[in-house]
Amino acid sequence: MPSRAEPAVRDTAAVALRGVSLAYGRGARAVQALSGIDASFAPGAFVTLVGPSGCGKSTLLRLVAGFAAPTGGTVSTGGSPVRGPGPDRGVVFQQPRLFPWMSVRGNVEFGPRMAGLGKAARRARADELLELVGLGDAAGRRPYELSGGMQQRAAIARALAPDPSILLMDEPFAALDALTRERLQEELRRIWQTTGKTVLFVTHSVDEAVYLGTRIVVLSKRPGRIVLDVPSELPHGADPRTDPGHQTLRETIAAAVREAAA
Ligand SMILES: Nc1ncnc2c1ncn2[C@@H]1O[C@H](COP(=O)(O)OP(=O)(O)OP(=O)(O)O)[C@@H](O)[C@H]1O
Repeated sequence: MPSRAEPAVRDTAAVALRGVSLAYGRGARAVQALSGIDASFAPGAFVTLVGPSGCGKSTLLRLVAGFAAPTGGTVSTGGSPVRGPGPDRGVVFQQPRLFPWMSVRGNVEFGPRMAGLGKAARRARADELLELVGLGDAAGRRPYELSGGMQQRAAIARALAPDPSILLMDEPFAALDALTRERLQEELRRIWQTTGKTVLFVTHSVDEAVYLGTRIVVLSKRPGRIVLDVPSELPHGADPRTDPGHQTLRETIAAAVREAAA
């Protein structure tokens, strides 16, 4: 008999977390990493996750990536429950993790190749992305011939290659020197504006969280809970590094992180 129930209303959030908790291990030795996380992020948002060390930022990202399953609650992307990694989500780690035996272009082509994209199409895609991340001239080089910042650009291009709608970034600039880091932050903002991806970005740095985020989420110390979740609206054309509203926001976030760590 056909169901008379109303069709389920599709969750239009890019990422939705409903009552999410995660414990590593079981019994007396279980480590409760996250507890009662509720949030949903709109398509195109740039969400920065900040909080004290060990509060579960990476764990949260791993749940959205599908590398781990929550022990409570649900995680969904684009209205569908996350059941594992998928091409709708690209991941960038702190270390670039490029294949050393492949050229930069080969690394970027890898995902599309696995997805069965033809040679000409995947090459065109790789070259377009390498241009986007400013590595147009380095396509034929091996990862070990690149600086750390260039390697991380290549990792971003590789993550974008399957055209995911969501980009998950786990402290991608933490291992870089200050100048390279600043440059890549600017580049990432430009890439985000150009591509319209939803970005979830984990960082230890309040400055980075405020500079990049259109929404800033602060987690408490373990078990991680959301203690602050604020939008960050920048007046058109303003520079977040000098905008007075952002200075105030930076102080608010820094205070929340200090309190969360106490
Ligand atoms: N595989 C694991 N087994 C047991 N405990 C784990 C495991 N992975 C992480 N943890 C613990 O879960 C908690 C959250 O870890 P997670 O790496 O998500 O935190 P984080 O906020 O990203 O930390 P950091 O800022 O230091 O990178 C920590 O207490 C950590 O020790």
